[in-house]
Amino acid sequence: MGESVNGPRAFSNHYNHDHFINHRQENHIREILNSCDTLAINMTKINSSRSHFTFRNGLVSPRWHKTMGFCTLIISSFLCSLRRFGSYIWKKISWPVAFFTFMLTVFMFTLFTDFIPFNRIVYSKQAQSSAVGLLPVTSNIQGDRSVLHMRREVYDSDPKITFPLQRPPLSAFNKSSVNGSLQEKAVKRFPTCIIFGVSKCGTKAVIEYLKLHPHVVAPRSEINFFNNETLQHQHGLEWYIQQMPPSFDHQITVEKSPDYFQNHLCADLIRAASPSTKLILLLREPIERLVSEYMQLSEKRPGLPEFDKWVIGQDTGDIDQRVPSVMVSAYAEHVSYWLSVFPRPQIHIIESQSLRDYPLQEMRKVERFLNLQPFFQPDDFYYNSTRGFYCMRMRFTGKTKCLGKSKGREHITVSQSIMEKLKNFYQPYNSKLKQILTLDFPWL
Ligand SMILES: Nc1ncnc2c1ncn2[C@@H]1O[C@H](COP(=O)(O)OS(=O)(=O)O)[C@@H](OP(=O)(O)O)[C@H]1O
Repeated sequence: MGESVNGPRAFSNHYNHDHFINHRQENHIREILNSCDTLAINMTKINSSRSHFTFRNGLVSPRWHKTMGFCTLIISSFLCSLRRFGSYIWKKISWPVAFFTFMLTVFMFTLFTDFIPFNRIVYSKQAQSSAVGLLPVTSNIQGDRSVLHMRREVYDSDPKITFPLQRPPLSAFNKSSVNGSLQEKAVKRFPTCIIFGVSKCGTKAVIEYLKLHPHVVAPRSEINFFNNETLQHQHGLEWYIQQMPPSFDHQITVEKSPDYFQNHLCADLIRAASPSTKLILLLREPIERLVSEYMQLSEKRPGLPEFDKWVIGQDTGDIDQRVPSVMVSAYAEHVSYWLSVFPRPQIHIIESQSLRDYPLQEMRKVERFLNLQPFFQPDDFYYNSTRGFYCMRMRFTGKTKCLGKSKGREHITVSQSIMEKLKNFYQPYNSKLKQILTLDFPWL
């Protein structure tokens, strides 16, 4: 967790609103901010305020600098457009000069936007009453214009909602380093962890929950690279890495492509690309998973046969093993292959229903598996009774987020006879799975 908030480098100066009406004090504030590791913030709303600092993701920037940058950008764009529409003065200036002016302004804008990174953001809703010092900065909390107050000593009084952040090196936000060498920058990396399956078991929930953690970055959608030969041959591994969002050294990249699970070659390809890749696997009661996949397919393909006809081979009258979705739920077949490629400790397994019922506990286990700083707290999740599962609450903004409508579809009722056939079909696979994993899920 790093140093104590009340340690020598915590923000400890006393300020109030009036001090900051005067912009000349800003340099002084910036000096203080630069010299401290911890920024304590009170989230209490205040109706009107002057906005001197913007705050996001552990960074604080003097707001008026940014505004100035924007202004110059707008003015130069205006001048360039004058040139475009034939103003007398600008007619005398060549396009390269106009372009150069524009680029110079863009460059100046980047200079003005100098962020101050913080090691730890201490975040509290109850801080105001005991606030030692206040420094107004703005943020959109719960869609409203609100004020963040920087102060110290919040941590001890309200540790439950403390938000620890690792201080990214200052160099990461500058153009040149002190010793003149190249600086650490956010770069795109091969994932530290891949959620490789199983589809319809809650993989989206896990990656969305993980993205709440400030030390995790993940691409917006599934990449499906290792199960796509065309992508591999045409673009190669470099392309795959390019699909990842940039990350700093203190962050990890996580990718989710649940269809890797039943494509055994993916295991070998991932191992060849990076043998230390950590893997997360979600498993759900096999028939429930199958029905969930059926619901998704029937929405996408209107001509899909009824469930009974879909799972039963018309020629045999038995469960049709030629239906790929049926065999995806035969987990043991696939798990045994992945375990022949990766050592067991490198694969973390989550039981789907447990994730649904106890997201906090499951995400804390994931955190430990990925060696992440403890972050998840009860307030990060809330039960949405309409959706039937837990949704997320963003700690910085207070905004809530649920998974899309494709999650939580109503399932069809499977007839008794088909249910029996499916249970008998999956029973040997489940027994084998229990043996391989030495785990005991309720449905094993
Ligand atoms: N914690 C939590 N939150 C939300 N949803 C949860 C959760 N755990 C499991 N599920 C159920 O997982 C089903 C979707 O799984 P995936 O996200 O893996 O689907 S996909 O493969 O990405 O399409 C989807 O199942 P169905 O509702 O039966 O379709 C979700 O309801």
